[in-house]
Amino acid sequence: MPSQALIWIIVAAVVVIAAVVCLVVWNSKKSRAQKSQSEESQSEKVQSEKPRAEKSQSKESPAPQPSGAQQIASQDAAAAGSAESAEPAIGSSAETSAEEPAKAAESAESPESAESPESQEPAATAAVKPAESPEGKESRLTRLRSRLSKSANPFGKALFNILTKDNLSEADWEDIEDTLILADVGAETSAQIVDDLRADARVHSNKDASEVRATLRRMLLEQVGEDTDRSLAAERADAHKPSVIIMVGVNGTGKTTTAGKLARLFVAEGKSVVLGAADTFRAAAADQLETWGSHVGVPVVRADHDGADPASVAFDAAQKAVDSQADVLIIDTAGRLQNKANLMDELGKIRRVVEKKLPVDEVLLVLDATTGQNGMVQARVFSEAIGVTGVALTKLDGSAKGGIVICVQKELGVPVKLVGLGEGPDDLAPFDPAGFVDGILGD
Ligand SMILES: Nc1nc2c(ncn2[C@@H]2O[C@H](COP(=O)(O)OP(=O)(O)OP(=O)(O)O)[C@@H](O)[C@H]2O)c(=O)[nH]1
Repeated sequence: MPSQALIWIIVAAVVVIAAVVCLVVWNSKKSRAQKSQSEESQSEKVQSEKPRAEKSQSKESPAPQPSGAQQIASQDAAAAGSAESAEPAIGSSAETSAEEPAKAAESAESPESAESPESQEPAATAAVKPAESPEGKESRLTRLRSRLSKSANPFGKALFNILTKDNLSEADWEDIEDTLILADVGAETSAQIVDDLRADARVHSNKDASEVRATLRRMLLEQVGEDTDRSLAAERADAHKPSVIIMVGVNGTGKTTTAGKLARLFVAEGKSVVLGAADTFRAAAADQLETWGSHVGVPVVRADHDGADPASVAFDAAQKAVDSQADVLIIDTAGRLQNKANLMDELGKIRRVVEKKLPVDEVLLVLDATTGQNGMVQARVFSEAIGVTGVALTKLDGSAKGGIVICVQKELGVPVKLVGLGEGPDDLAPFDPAGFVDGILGD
């Protein structure tokens, strides 16, 4: 059976060859697998070492602090930071730069933390401007007195020049009267002053300039009213708290400006003030008042829409003054009313509504000195509509008609309490008769 044996030998050889091939293939696969494993672990090692190198580089030279979108982008870096956190820090600045992205990522993730009061605090503090400290009363008076003497109010000086002539003719006396009328002293009062001067022996017999000046000064002081009580109700010892002042007058006379300046005057005296913007006719008036208030830390109550009821704003302002226990409430009003009946209605309503909360101590009529006798007509209308307790005479700096002080007091029977002598925030002063007369007589 040699052929059968041959077959068995061939089968055995094939089996052996197949086994050898299998062994070789398995061995090569195994070695390839081991190789790729080792390559993988090698690349992993390289990969893990790379950020570490980068990190350590960043610690040595701190990166600029991330902000906004950069902070959000830094979340990834922060998330990968847990393994690195175990690494020793290199200096405190490195610590900061390593920690900040994480903090930034935290704040970027959480809207609450982004808007937390703590994060807002520095901005809020930066926004609060220190309140201005307005000029005190004495310093204002000195400054305003000198301004008055330099201003265009020379009628006292003109009178003095005529009176010191050697022989006064009839024409001279007429000049004196004209000078007084042109200065808005008023016809009746001018005639009376001329009569008094003519009757004064010192003007005729004695031509000593200083004596003539003294006589003229005394006479003008008498007309202005040296001893008149010009204090504001809010300044009196028995003043209500809050003491209410309503500002009235024709538009453009300076009501809003004077309300703002007056608030400063009270703040300078250490008083707390609330301003009420009841001029709802002109929206910008409330903005204007708010600007005045913001400079000295005085709250302003205003309407939430244009054309609101002025009386309702006045009521809210009175409520605010009561709630905040303010010393003074100043209410600004509009002056644009077609007729006296409307004016009476509006001002009367403001007054009535405020009086539900507080007594009204003062109604200040704001008069523009440059309008002269025209202003007087309007003054009478306001006086009849609401009843005024005093006058704030504005723009005396631009007027050659200082005589209006004498005229307005005689016509309305109330004193000039305040004078405005410029557009500057502290260019408002209590009216001082001696300073005024010295100012108009010049040096
Ligand atoms: N030169 C000078 N200007 C003044 C004085 N007081 C006010 N003014 C100016 O007069 C202008 C009118 O002032 P406002 O306070 O707006 O007048 P208002 O009476 O409130 O006007 P309405 O709100 O329209 O009724 C502004 O330009 C002020 O700066 C002053 O004493 N001297």
